[in-house]
Amino acid sequence: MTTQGHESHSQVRLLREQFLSKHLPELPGVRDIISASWRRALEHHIDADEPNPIFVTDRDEESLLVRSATPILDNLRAELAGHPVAILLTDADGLVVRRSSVDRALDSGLDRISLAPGYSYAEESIGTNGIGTTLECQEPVLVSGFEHFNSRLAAFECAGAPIHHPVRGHLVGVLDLTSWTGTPGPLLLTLARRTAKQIEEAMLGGLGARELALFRDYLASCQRGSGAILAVNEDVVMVNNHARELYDVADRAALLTHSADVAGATKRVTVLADLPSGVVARLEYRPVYSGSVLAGGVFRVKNQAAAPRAAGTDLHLPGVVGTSPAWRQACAAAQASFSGGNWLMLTGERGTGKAALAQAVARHHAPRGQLIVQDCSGVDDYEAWAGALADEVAGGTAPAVVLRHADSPGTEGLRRLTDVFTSWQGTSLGRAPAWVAVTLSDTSRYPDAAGWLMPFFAHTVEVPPLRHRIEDVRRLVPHLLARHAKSPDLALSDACLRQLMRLPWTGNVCQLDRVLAEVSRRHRSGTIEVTDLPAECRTTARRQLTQLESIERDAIVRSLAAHHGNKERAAADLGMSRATIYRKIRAFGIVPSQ
Ligand SMILES: Nc1ncnc2c1ncn2[C@@H]1O[C@H](COP(=O)(O)OP(=O)(O)OP(=O)(O)O)[C@@H](O)[C@H]1O
Repeated sequence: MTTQGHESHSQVRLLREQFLSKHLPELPGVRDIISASWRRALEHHIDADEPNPIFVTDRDEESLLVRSATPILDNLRAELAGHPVAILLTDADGLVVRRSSVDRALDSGLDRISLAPGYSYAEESIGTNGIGTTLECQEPVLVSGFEHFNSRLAAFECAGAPIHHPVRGHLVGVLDLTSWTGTPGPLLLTLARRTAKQIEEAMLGGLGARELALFRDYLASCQRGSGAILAVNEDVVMVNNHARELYDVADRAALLTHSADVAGATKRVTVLADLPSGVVARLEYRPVYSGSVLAGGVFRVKNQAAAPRAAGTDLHLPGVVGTSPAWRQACAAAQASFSGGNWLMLTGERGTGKAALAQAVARHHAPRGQLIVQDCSGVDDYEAWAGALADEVAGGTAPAVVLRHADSPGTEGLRRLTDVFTSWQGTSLGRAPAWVAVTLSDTSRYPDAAGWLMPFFAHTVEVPPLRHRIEDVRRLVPHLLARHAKSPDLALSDACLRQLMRLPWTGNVCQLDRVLAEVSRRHRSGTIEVTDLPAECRTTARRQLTQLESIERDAIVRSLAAHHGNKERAAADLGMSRATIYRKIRAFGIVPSQ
C-alpha cells in the first residue's frame, strides 16, 4: 500500500471481503471514512464487483466551473506529461465532465470502469471512490486500491479535492487525480488540493461584474459592523457568521424569504420580519450597483425591541387568529376603519384572509348586526346583481357589507357597483349599509379597477402574506385543523409544525387550510408527522419552484412514498435514471421518509 498509516493492499482486500460477507459494523484496520462509505454503498445496493455507473446525457459543459478549470487542467496535463495520471473534473453530483491524460494504458483502464465523461462517480452510482466519497465528506479524500467498494476499481489510486464556489461557498465539483495503485497517494492528494484551489481562484476571476460588486459591498458591510449581514440577488445569497450565530436555520430561512421579496428594489427600504422563533427582525436594505446596473442588495439585520410583540396574543376577533405584529397591525387598522365609520378596502395576495378579516371586524363591532357577504367574481349579469344587492341593503337593518373580489368585474360591472356605492353614500343611514368593506387581489385582470373604487374608500389595509408573519402558523394550525378534523386529538408533531413554518406559503392561509384539510382526510386521529404531509410541504427548497418543477417534485415525493423511500424503485417508476432522481431530490430539497 502506498499511503503511510494505511493497511497493506492485501490486508485491506481481506478486510473488504470480511465486510462484504459479514456486514460487520466495526472494522479495525479500515479507516473510518472508508468503512462509513462502504456502509453507505451497501445501503445504495451497489454491486461490489461489476462497475455499472449511471450515464447521464444532460451534463453542463458551459458552467463557470468548466470554463474556469479548462486552462488550469490543460497546464497540469502538460506538467504531468510522461506520468500515468488522469485528471478528472466532475460537477457537484459527481458527473464526470472532463477527463484528460497522456497515458494510453491508463486511459483504456479508465474506459473499462467507465470513469469517463458522462458517467456518475457519485457514491450512489458506484460506491466508495475518490470522487463520490469526497462529495459525501466535503473534504479531500484519497481512496487506494481495495478501499474502493467495487473490486474492479482496486487497481487505482484516486485522490479527490472538493471545489467550492468562491463567493457562495457551496460545493460545485471535485477535482480528481487517478493513477494506478503504487503511485504515492499523498502526493496525488496534495496536487489535487492545490489544483482545486487554483480553480476556485480562477472562478472568482471569472465571476460577473454584478456578483463581484455585490461581494465587495457585502465584505465592506461585514467589516463595518458586528451585526448580521445578508447579501442577495437572483443567483447569490451571502450570509455572514453573525447571522448564523444569531439566527437558527428556520429563522435564517425566513430572513431569506423576506429579503428575496425586497431584493430588486432600487431604493433603501426597511422591513420588519416575524421569525419562527418569535423574534421580530428589522431588515435594512440597501441596493448595490455595478455601474448603473443593479447588482443586488445588502441587508443589515437587527432584532427589533421586544415591545411591539410583548402582548403576543391575538386580538380576539371572531373566526380569525394570529399574534404576529404584522397581523395585529392589519387587524387594528381594519377595526379603526369600522369604529371611525370609514369604508375599508383590503388588499393583499390571494388567500391571506382579507375577507375573513373584514367579516371578523364586522362581527366583532356589531355582533347582532346583519352581515351581507357577496363575491363579485363570476357574476353573469352585473346590472341584476347590483340591483339585488341594493334591494337587500335597503330592506335590511343597516347591514355591514363585505364584497369579495371587488376588482373582478369589468368596466360595465364596476360602473354598476360604483353607482350603488354612490347611492349609498347619498342616502340616509336607514337605507344604507352601516359599513362597507371590499377585497381586492394583487393580480387583478383590471388594473384600473382600484381607480374606480378608490374614491369611495377612505382606508386601505394591506393584509400581509403568511410568509411575512410565519409565526401565525402556530395559531392557525390548531384553528384550521379543528375545522376539518373528525377527532379532537388530531395534532401536528413539533417537527411537523417546524416544517410548515419553513415553507413559503405562496397560497397563504388558504393553502395552509387546504393542506390541513387533506391531511385530516387521511388521518382521523393521533399525531401528524412530516412524512404525513402532502408533497408540496415535504421540501425545504428556499427558492420558489416553477410550476413545472413543482409538478415534478410532487411526482417524486409521491413515488418515494409509494416505494417506502426506495429511490431506485421510485426513479424506475417515474422513468428516471438513478442519478437524475438523486440530483432532483437534492435540488428540490425533498425531505426523505424515515
Ligand atoms: N387569520 C386567520 N385566522 C383564521 N382563518 C383564516 C385567517 N386568515 C384566513 N383564514 C382562512 O383562510 C381562508 C382564506 O381566507 P380568505 O378567503 O379570507 O382570504 P382572501 O385573502 O379573502 O382570499 P382571496 O384573495 O383568494 O379572495 C378562509 O378559509 C379563511 O377562513
